[in-house]
Amino acid sequence: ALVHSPTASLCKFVLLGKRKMNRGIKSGIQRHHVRTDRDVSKGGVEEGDSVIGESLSNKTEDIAEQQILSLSTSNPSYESQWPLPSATKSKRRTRIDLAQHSEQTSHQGAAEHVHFSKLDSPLKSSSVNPSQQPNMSAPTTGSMKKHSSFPSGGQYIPKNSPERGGGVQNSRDSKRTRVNEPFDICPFRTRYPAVLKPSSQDKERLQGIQMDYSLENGQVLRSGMVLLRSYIPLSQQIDLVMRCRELGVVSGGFYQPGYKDGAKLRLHMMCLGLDWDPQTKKYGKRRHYDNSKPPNIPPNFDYLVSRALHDSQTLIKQQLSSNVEEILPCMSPNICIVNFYTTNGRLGLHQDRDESRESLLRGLPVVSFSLGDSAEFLYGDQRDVDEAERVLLKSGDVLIFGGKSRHIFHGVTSIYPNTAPTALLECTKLRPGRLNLTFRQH
Ligand SMILES: O=C(O)CCC(=O)C(=O)O
Ligand SMILES: [Fe+2]
Repeated sequence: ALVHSPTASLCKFVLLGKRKMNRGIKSGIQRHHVRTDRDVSKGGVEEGDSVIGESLSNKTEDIAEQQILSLSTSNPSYESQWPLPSATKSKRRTRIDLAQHSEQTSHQGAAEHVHFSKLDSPLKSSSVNPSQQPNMSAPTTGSMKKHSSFPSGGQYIPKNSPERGGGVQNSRDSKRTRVNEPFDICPFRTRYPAVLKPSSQDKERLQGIQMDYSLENGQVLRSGMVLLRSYIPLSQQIDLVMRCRELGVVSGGFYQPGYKDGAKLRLHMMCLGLDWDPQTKKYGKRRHYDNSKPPNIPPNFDYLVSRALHDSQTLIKQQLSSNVEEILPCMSPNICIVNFYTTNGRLGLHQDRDESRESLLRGLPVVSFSLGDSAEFLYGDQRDVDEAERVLLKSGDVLIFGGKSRHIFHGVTSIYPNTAPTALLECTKLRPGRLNLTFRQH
């Protein structure tokens, strides 16, 4: 039945489209892209991807070298141009700090958007070697000992659960919550959409996968902040969801980040490239909870990022004649944080400021992909929900904030149920909710 449905024939283009898109790397966009060893290393990368990555690496080395040179001679007044807000000098407030603060003070507004429940472990108890967890600060509580009787990938929260209403879950409730299974964003999907030989009609559709983005759909929201609506074609959305599912469903994949006291954020998270520890707010080469290397960022994710940055710069150039690199610099991501919000997921207003000092000073952008259900996204200069601007982020939208907007406060106030594209759901069996990928250069 799958093969005959229109959605199914789209499903089978996912990988084909990806290959085609990777070939597109040879186009003009390349000059903005700096590849690193990470891109071409073997681990966690599909065979096809790594071959393409390797063939590209030589060509891009020169470009990388040029970029590094231009960086080292970059304007020394950058710091005064993009000063770090004074918070850095005292306590650094990041998304987690702010969420915690909101919860503790029960401040109206920000607090409304953050909900906590008991800490969940990203680890399968069976696969954990305690000697490999020197920094295991996140997965605390007794959850490691518990074994689930739920089928893999469940984690549905019953309607009458305290988790639905927000607030901190007590220990009795947590005993009822399944804790050790990796979180499956596509619990009813059993395998990757098949890649079949395309018919001639299919080939025509493949043309649609090429990224001829009409800049009319793009909007400069403020200096350095661009929204590219409907940027990611459906075939690529399917691919992104399936890859995230594949990477996140294994031991050490998606988990619910939290605090030492057992409270946790209202989303599931997975890191690619580098690990980000929500408790220490530090990036590391190994995951803080199991000491494993996080999976690489798949090269086609990378490609989408550089393409989106390139198109955003073109959009900015259409409106301004000044040096676009100063307004929205390019970057080559080495960290991708993947968040999954169930339909009651939230993220309080916060700044992203755990990247390196140089990255922050240069205003290297955060590039964010939205997939699945739509979300209300807030942003502004202060941590003030009432003052914040609001924008609806739909599946396939790309939001970029760099340059002068790199330090904006931002957050997700609500996820709108049943708003994901039907074809995406049919192909991927993505559970209700929203998948968000944010790319940064540490
Ligand atoms: O989900 C989003 O759109 C925002 C995610 C975010 O701000 C973050 O991961 O830091
Ligand atoms: Fe953020």
